[in-house]
Formats: sequence, C-alpha cells, structure tokens
Amino acid sequence: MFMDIELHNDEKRILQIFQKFEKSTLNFDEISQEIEKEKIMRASLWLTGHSLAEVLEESKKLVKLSSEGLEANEKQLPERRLSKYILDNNIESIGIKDLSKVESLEKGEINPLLGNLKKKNLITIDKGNIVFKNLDYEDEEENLISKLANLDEGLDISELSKEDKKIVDSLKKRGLIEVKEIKNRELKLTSEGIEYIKNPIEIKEEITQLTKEDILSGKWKECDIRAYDATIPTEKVYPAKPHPMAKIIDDVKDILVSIGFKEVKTSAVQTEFWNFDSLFEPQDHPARDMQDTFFLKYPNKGEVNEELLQKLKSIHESGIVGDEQISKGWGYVFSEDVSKKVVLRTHTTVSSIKYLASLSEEEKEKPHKIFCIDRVFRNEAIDYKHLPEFYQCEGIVMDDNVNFDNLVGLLSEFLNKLGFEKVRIRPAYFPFTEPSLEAEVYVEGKGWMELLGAGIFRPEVLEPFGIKKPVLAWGIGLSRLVMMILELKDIRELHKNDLDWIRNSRVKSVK
Ligand SMILES: N[C@@H](Cc1ccccc1)C(=O)O
Repeated sequence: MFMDIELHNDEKRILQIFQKFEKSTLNFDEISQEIEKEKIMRASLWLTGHSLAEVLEESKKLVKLSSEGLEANEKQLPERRLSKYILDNNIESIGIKDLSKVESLEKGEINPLLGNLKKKNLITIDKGNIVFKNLDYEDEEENLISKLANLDEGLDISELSKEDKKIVDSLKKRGLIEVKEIKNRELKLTSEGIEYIKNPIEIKEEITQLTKEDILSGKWKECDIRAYDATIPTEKVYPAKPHPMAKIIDDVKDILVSIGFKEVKTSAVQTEFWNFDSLFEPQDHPARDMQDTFFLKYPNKGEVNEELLQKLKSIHESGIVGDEQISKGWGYVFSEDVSKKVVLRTHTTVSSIKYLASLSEEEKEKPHKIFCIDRVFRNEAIDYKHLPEFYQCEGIVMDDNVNFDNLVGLLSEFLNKLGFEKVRIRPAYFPFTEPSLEAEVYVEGKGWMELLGAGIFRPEVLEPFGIKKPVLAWGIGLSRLVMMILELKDIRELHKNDLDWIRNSRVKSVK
C-alpha cells in the first residue's frame, strides 16, 4: 500500500532513524546527529505532505548571561566590590566623591552604582557618605548570576517564580543577562508513518540531475530521479538589489534618456549668484531667508564672473540688458556681496541655468534637452513629509518655436510614463518663468497631488547669457514622487536604512 508514496533518500533516512530508535517522536536535534540540519526541515515537510508525520513546534524563552554578565560573575558586581573595599580597608563609610578612588571600580560603573545600592536597600547616605547597613549582605542578583553561570542551557523563563522574574528584569536592564527565544522542533509519526516503518526501507542512489552520461550508460535505470515539490516552503532569500529609491531614480533617468534628454551635474555648493540671481529671483525674496536656505560659513564668499555680475545687477535693478530695456526689473539696489554668498543648492534649476550659461555661441544655435537629478537642501523642520535634503529632477528643452503647448505635452507624456494616467495643469508663479504652471497627478485614494513646477524661462533669465531661443523648464519633487510610488507614509523611511524595509519593499518599476 505504501509503494506509491514517493520518498527521497533524505526522508527515507529519517524514517530509518525512527526504526533504529524504535520511537514515534524524534527531536530535530536527535535527527541532526544522523542527517544534515538544513535537510531536516525540507524532508519533514515532505513527510508531512504525505501524511506520514507532523512537525510539532514549541518555543521557549531562555535566560542566559550576556558577555557583560559573565564578566560580572568573574569580577563580582560593583556593589560587592565596594562593600569588600570597605571591609578590607576597615573603614566605616566612604564619601560619594571618593568613589572614583576605589581601584576596583571602573569609571562607567560609579554612576549606576549608587542607584543600585539604594534600590537594593543596602545603604544609607549620611552627609555625602555611603554607609552599608550590613557589609555581609545577601544579594539575589548575585545568586541568580552565579546560578546562570553554571548552566549551559540557560533557564526557561516560564519556570521562574514571580520574584525571580523581577530579578531577571532588573538584570536585563543592567545588560547582564539576555533572553533568547529558541524553537524546539519535533517530528512525530502519524499512524500511517508508524505502519510505514514496520517494513524495511531501501535506499537507492538518487540523482537530481539527469546527465548525458547517465542516459548513455543506462545508469538512470537503477537510480531514483529526485522529484521536486515546488510548493514546499523554503527559507526566504534576499538577493542583492538596488535601494528602492535608487531603482526609481534609475528608471526616471531611463525614461528621460528615452525621450532624448542628456544628464548634467552641478556641485551642491553654489553662490547666490547662480542659485538665485541668475534666475531673476530678487535678493529680498523670502525664499532666501535664513529659514529656507543653508548658508556656508567657510567659505562664506565665492567667486563670480565680474562681467556677468554687472549684467545681472542691471537686469535686476532696471531691466536693462546691454542698451536694451527688456523689462522693468525689480527696482531695488542689487548687492554684489549678497550675490557672492555661498549656499547649498536649494533647487536643481541652478543646473539648468549653469548649463545654458556654459554654451558657446555655436552651441547656442543648436537645440538642447538636458536633465539633472540631484539632492537639494532647505532649512526645514523634519517631519513625515519634510527633510532638510531631498531629491529633485529638473530639465529644460531649448529649441526654435517651442511653446507652452509643447511643455504641457512633454510633461503629460513624462508623467504618463511614470505611471500617472490622470494629469491636471494649473497656473502657478515662479520668479524665473512666465507663464508658469504646476502639474498635479491623481493618486487613487488620495486625490490630486502636486508634483511638478514648470514654465518658460523669462527673457530676464535668458538674455544676460545671450540665449535667444525659447527654453521650457520643469522641476519635479523626486523624493515626493518616490514616496507616492512606494506608498510611504513617512519620508524618513527612505533614509533610515531599515534592513527589513529595504529587503521586503518590492523594487517597483515606475514604467
Ligand atoms: N525650482 C522650482 C521648480 C521649477 C523648476 C523649473 C521651472 C519652474 C519651476 C522649485 O524648486 O519648486
């Protein structure tokens, strides 16, 4: 009747152990004397799957001395060392301030010592002096430590009395003991299993892979070919993979590259000249305030091209480029000192304008599509959706005749590729673009969420650098995007390096 049960050699070997010991229940430890540990669970599950056995699991919490506890057992607790010091030196008491002179006490032990002596009610304090009530006292903590030191296995927590549990708690707080959970597993034969082992069990050579040689030699006829059960649970493996945020950043790069953008990079440290002035942000703009921008102390001044500085001064103050009046300007007195101050980049738009400013006369005649993904820094209070540094992704398109419609089309395509089907555009304001827009995406369960700012660079931004073609510009809050894709409730999760979260979060592709 058992002929059709298909067992591998590992299962057969386990059943042979049952035969040998003439038992119907075996501990995994007993089985592991005869067969490798890693194989036991798999073979047991197979036996379970064929109704020949069942796995019984019981977990125990064991109390053991920690390495500090073992050390305390050898050196004795600081309380005892102090009482010994007093006994050995034949003194009545010791001043609290003199504790540091007791050689047998280590520096870090002195502070907690007083608390422990009081908690155990061993002393009184008289005018700053410690007086032991009884120098030859009995200490339950010590007793438990020496008892544990003599046990290899540790003590089962469920077998401790109420009083002992309190002592365990207190020693645990002192870091002297640790509680470890261990699982005890047993394999118990079912009645079918008991029947099965009544017959002799034959072990044949087993092959897991059928090779050409096995077929040619005819060896396959004598061997059992190991059957696989793909439904048996196995231990989880966590292969190396990119951090979920790194993966999304890579996917975003791929999308942008696939629609013709080229990546550029800039330094995180910039002058106000590049971070703000070049983008026609007035120097008294509230965003430059201490609350929002990180200013560097060393160096607190950066180098700026003098000719460009004069150009920006003129455009900010009066709207004049060369001898052409292109706008009204902001009408305030531009400070060259402010322009030279050094800040941490507050937005990646600085990369776009620096790229444009770097173009040669010849390059200015050609179309350009670039993007930049980088960290930006803002002096914000940390909470579930704000961090002082986060990622932005920014890009520009410079070409003859590009217009607002092209911008809306480009952004819709980009957002669709990121997986957002519903996109909504609203008018917005940025000092460096006109017209300006904000794009919102629809997130199931959350509604419309703002994700992106964009617009066409104003002539006041482009003309000082001699750019004549229109430039479409956009910037996306990449950290926010990552939060949406990974459905995170707290942005701090991204940087905590919580291995469990990293291992278990699926690396979703945005595409
Ligand atoms: N720099 C803007 C975004 C933006 C970029 C480009 C054009 C328009 C807006 C921000 O940080 O919010």
